[in-house]
Parts: sequence; C-alpha cells; structure tokens
Amino acid sequence: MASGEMVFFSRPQSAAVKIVAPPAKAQEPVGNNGKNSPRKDMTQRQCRNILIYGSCKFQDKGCNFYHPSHDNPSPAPPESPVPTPALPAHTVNAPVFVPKRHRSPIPSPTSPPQYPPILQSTETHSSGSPSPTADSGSDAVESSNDDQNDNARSGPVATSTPNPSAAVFEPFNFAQSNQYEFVPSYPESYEIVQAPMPDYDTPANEMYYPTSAAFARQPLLYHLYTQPRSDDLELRYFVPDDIREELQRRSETVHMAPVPGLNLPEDLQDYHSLAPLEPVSGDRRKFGSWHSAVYRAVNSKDGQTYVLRRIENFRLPSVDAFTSIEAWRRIKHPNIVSVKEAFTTRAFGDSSLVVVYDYHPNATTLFENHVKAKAGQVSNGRGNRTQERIPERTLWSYIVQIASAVKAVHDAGLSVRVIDVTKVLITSKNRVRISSCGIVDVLMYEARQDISMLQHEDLAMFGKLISVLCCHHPNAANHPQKALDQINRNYSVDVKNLVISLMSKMNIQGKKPIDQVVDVIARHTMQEFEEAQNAVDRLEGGLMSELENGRLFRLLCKFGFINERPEFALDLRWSETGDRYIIKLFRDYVFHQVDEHGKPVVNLSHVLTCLNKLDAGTDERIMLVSPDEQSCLVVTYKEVKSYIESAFNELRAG
Ligand SMILES: Nc1ncnc2c1ncn2[C@@H]1O[C@H](COP(=O)(O)OP(=O)(O)OP(=O)(O)O)[C@@H](O)[C@H]1O
Repeated sequence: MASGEMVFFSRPQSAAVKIVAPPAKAQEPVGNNGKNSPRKDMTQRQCRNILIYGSCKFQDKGCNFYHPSHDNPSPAPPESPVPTPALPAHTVNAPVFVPKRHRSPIPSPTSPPQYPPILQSTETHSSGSPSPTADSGSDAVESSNDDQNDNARSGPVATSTPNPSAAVFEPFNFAQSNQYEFVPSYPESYEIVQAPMPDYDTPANEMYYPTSAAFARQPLLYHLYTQPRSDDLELRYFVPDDIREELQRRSETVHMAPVPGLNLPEDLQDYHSLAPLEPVSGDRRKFGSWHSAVYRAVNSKDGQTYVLRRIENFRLPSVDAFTSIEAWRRIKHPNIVSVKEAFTTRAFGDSSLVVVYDYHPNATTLFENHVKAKAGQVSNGRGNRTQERIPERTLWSYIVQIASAVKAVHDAGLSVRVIDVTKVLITSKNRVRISSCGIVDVLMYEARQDISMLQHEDLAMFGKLISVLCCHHPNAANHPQKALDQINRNYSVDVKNLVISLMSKMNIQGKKPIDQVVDVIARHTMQEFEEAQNAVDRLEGGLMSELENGRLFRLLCKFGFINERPEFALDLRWSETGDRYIIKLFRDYVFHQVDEHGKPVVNLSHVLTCLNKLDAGTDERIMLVSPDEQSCLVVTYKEVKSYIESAFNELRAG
C-alpha cells in the first residue's frame, strides 16, 4: 500500500466515511532485497477492486488480496472492517487529503458538483447508498440559486342605467328616520406621534419550526425549479422596492414605542403600551356626539397590536348592549375592520366604553386622502379645494369594495350605521375597509330601531360618501343638486345614477336594497375582480423572489442554535466522534474556508450554494476536514441535513 493511501472504515453510528491520515511509519514488513514484499495478512484483506467495482480482473492472475466467492459475495473478512454500504468508485478515489493551506475554498470547476435530478422522488434519496448512476453528472441540474386607468367621463352607458322606478331622486330624510345621526368632525391638522424603536421581540418564533422530529420524506426541491422571471437583477432576487418599503414602514409603525408622559393607563384589561392614533393636543375629538379617542395597544395574550376606540363618559345601560358586538365579531370581510371585543373600564378615570378592532398600521382615512386639503393645497378663493380629482377607476374600486362590505353586513342582519369618509380606512393601495363597526349599536342600544330602516340609511350614507369623494368637500352631501351637477361634469353617468339610486329609497319589491345596488354596479364589479386577481399575481411574483431568503434564514438560525455549545463538551454525541461534530465541520466548510495563503475566503455564492444543497438534502458528497487536518469525513448533504434536524430537535425537546 502506498504511503499516501488512506484507510477506510465505516462509522458504527453514522453513514459518514472517515478518512484518517496514516501514522508516520507504515508497519509493512520489508523483504530481504529491501523492496516492499506482500504483507502476510494480504490474503485476509478484502480486495479493494471488489469494493469499488464489484469484481477484480486480477483475481485469478495473481492478486494477493482476499476475494469472496460468488455464492457468498461479501462475507466480512475477519480483521478488516469494510465500509457499509460499499462506495461508488469515483467517491472512493475522490477524497484526497489536502492540507488546509493547499485547500481550494470552492469546489474545483474541473470537478463540477453533482446535483440530483430536477424532479427527484423520495426514493432517489434512499439513504446511504446512492448508486453510481444516481450520482452521474448526466442527470445534473444547475441550481438556480446562484444564480387607473382613468376612465373619467367614459360617456353614458345605457345598459347600467338603473330602473327608473328605483331611480326617482327622492332624497332620503335622515332626520325623520333616525334618532341618531353620525356627525363627523373633520380634522384639520395632525401631529405625527413618533418614538424610538424598541427591541424586536420574537414571541411567535416557535411557529417557524415544525414540531415533528423527523422528515417522513424529503421536502420538495423548490429552489431547484423556481426560476427567476426576469433578467433584471433587482426583480430577480427581491420583492419590488415599493412593496418592501411599504411593509417595512408598517412593521416599524407596529414596533414604535408609545410616547411617555401621556398619562394613559399602563394596563387596560388585557392591553398595554397604549399610544394615541390622533393628535393629543388641541380639541377633543368626537364620535358623533360623544367624546372619543383612538389608541393603538398591544394585547398581552397574543402579542398583537389592536386599535381601541374609547367613548368617554359612557354608562352602559345593560350588558345586553354587547350582544351586537358578538354578531360583529363573526363578520370577517376584507373590506371591514374586524371587531375583536368590547368592554367598559374606569382605567381612564371615567366610565369609558372601549371597542377593540384589528390594527392596520399606517392606515389613513378617505377624508385624509381625498378631502382634506394637503399642505400647500389651499382654497382657490372660490371655496373650492385644489384636491386632485379621484380617477373614475379608483372611485369605482372604492364603491365596489364598500358595497361588498355593506352587503356582508346586511346579509348578517346588521347595519353599518357609520359610512363616512372619516371612518373608511385606506389600508393599502386602493384598498378600503369600513372601520368603527358595532360601536353605534352599543351606544344606541336603548333606542332600538327597525333594521330595514337602518339598512336604508346605510345606503343613503353610502350615496353621501360618494358625493363627498367626487366633490372633495365634506359639505357636498348637504347640497345634493350641486353635488350631482359636479358629478355629472367630472364622472360618467353611471356614477351619477348610482348616487341618485342610493339617496333615494330603493324599493323594488322582494329584493333587498343592497342587492339592487349590487345589480347596478355589476359591470364594475367584474373589473374590480380582474384587478384584484392581477394584484394577487403581482404579489405572488414578489413573494417568489423572496422565497429563498426566509428558508436560508431559518437554516442559519438552526446553525446558530446548534454550534458552539460548550455545555455539551463532554457529551459523546457532540464530541469529535459524534454526529454533531460533523455539523461543526460542515459549518467550517461553509463559512470558514481559507485560501492557499491561509486567508479567510468570504464568498457568498459558496455559502448560498452549500446552504441550498443542504436544505434540499442532495446526495452530493463533500469532504469535511478537521481543524487539525488529521482526519477527513466524506458525507452527503443529505446526511448533514439529518444530523442538523436531529440536533435541533434534541435542543428543542430540552
Ligand atoms: N383599525 C385601525 N387601524 C389603523 N388605524 C386606524 C384604525 N382605526 C382608526 N385608525 C386611524 O386613527 C386615526 C383616528 O381615527 P378616527 O376614526 O378618529 O378618524 P378621524 O379622521 O380622526 O375622525 P374624527 O374626525 O371623527 O375623529 C385615523 O388617522 C385613522 O387612520
């Protein structure tokens, strides 16, 4: 045996193949003439050709090694443990021990890495014994890892003109029908409440890791067939900047610390960290005729942030007043801010009613976006604001979304009771949600009213809201004829007819008023549906490019948990003979490569390639070298992956 050759032996508890540098002096006897003579135990040692090729051409031509008979092809020779299972030829020949200073940091381009077939099934990963053909480069696949419409005044559309019988313009009389009228107070100025960012807490990080200890099968190799869709680097690897920035801004808002010194309760039922969502100075805000305030607060049970709308000095007539809140809790609709719960409290020093809603960070209202004059936009001297006109397509999008929300509420036997530009939130681009639902039901519990009357009022409020949006003026609804003239000038006849329908009593026999509205806007609903699907496609495209990041981050977290754990130094499994040692060597292989001068190699592509192959659990083999350069281990990514899984699960199990 040449002095440079390695001795192979199989590890009892691991499929890794260990390669150990031989002792300085070979213990081979030397013949009389000074040349190496065949060792005495040669006939007891299994011929390596059998191991590698399955047969030996020289078996009958003088080969001195042991050849098992064909009847009993692989009886273990008495003193020479052989690797189990047998290794393919190229693998046995491949691992040549290279001292660290001569080691190439990246696999040589002349020996391209082996990849599993693109649609490799579970069976092709059968552990430990990859066939030579499965490893063959011919099946290899390169890893991919390195690698309003403003239709303004579109003209009259005869088909959508509502039924004349339903469209008689007979303005709805609120005063006669409703003892409660929501009178919005339109804010003029806002302050930005900002504070330093607190540390990010990760109470829910458990959900990132599945609880099952073992993989029943190899997960799909998503990264091998997720192809970037564009040549543009920016689009290939990251979500579009505008989406990323928007999401980051929302995340920052959620984590913003409340301003100290506001004299707010520290704990309010299950909520803490209260922060006002409106300016704290200036006039007290009103909700209808009640003084009100809106806060953001964190729920201590689920760690989520919610919005608390407080009505000051409210005395609950009966606990039954909360019955409607239960009904509202059940309504889950994409255009309604969900109601979570309601309670009364004395924590503010008075008797307050608090209704809790989902929080949509950085939401603004329709009023703030389309009605309130922005800085620099002042009255033109004739009382008209210089707000930009809402494109007709956007207007219809709002109308369809609000109509859909109103329909859901009416179908549930409830009424919205507040449909106003100050209470409809814009939570993302062109996405609106009706807020403050349920609260009027509690406030007006004692003045019970006929539900069909309330539902008619909802539609009238809806018509007013459209008028206000079209005219950019909060008083537009109080001058219906002027508002209709302006709508007629700026928008299609469909909009005008819809406003007329909503502000009149829609009374087609046997049909709910909201269903009549839905019929009127049907054509625009289809368009909205298409837009929504396009938006989903765009978001999916963005998500696709971020797929890799989350996956690799979770993998790195596992590494962080497992590596460098001195408390396990005496544990055999974590010592230099155990499986955990391989994880450490793999970490060194991925991150601590050095060049021929011993300088650290910082190569992100190498890291990404290794981590992706690890995550996919490929059968490709790598050689891991111990820090003292005295031993090498040949393992597959698949094996390393299983060691990491089991080490991590052991840590989790505690
Ligand atoms: N569920 C919510 N998620 C996020 N922000 C919200 C939520 N509800 C309300 N807000 C925000 O809180 C602020 C105050 O809400 P409010 O309903 O009082 O609006 P407003 O415009 O101040 O109306 P008003 O003049 O009647 O007080 C608004 O800027 C609104 O965007």
